[in-house]
Amino acid sequence: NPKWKRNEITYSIIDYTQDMSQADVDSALEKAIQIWSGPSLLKFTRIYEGEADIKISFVRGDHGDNSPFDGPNGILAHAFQPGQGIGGDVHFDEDETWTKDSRDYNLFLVAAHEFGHSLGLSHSTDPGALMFPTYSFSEPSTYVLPQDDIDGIQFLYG
Ligand SMILES: CC(C)C[C@H](C(=O)NO)C(=O)N[C@@H](CC(=O)O)C(=O)NCc1ccccc1
Ligand SMILES: [Ca+2]
Ligand SMILES: [Zn+2]
Ligand SMILES: [Zn+2]
Repeated sequence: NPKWKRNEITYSIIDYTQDMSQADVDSALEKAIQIWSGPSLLKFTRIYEGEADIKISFVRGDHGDNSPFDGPNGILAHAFQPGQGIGGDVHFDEDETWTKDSRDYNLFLVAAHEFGHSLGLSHSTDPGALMFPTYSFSEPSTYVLPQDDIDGIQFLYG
């Protein structure tokens, strides 16, 4: 799997969903990315201008990267593996309802999964892993990164 060549990674939020307040989106995304810095040497910094490594946006349908979204449900988001340009970027399907609670779909949880891809992780076969292919709700306030994901990120950046 490709990985970032440095441990300082930048991210920027290009646009927002209407489903949540900007403050709630900011904190869900910040919490989701910081969960990966705990067990690794990675440092994440949000930047407000210039070219970030991980550019985050909310888009729907065909949005110009040959991976069109599919309306409500189904595909919720996708992320590109580490690299230049679109590498590392995260796109959320704007046709979903994004929430900060247990209603489908919790932005923090989906973002945490997507950032795993942005850092170079693939899907896991461990049903308890964050990188398992399908979404399931866990309470964000008490969420801790599962061991399988800790192993994965430490293998890449430990
Ligand atoms: C083939 C890819 C593009 C499917 C896509 C995904 O894995 N993105 O990272 C996705 O949206 N998967 C759905 C599940 C599906 O389409 O079958 C999902 O729930 N992804 C978000 C997720 C997965 C596990 C934990 C938390 C969030
Ligand atoms: Ca969708
Ligand atoms: Zn896309
Ligand atoms: Zn995924």
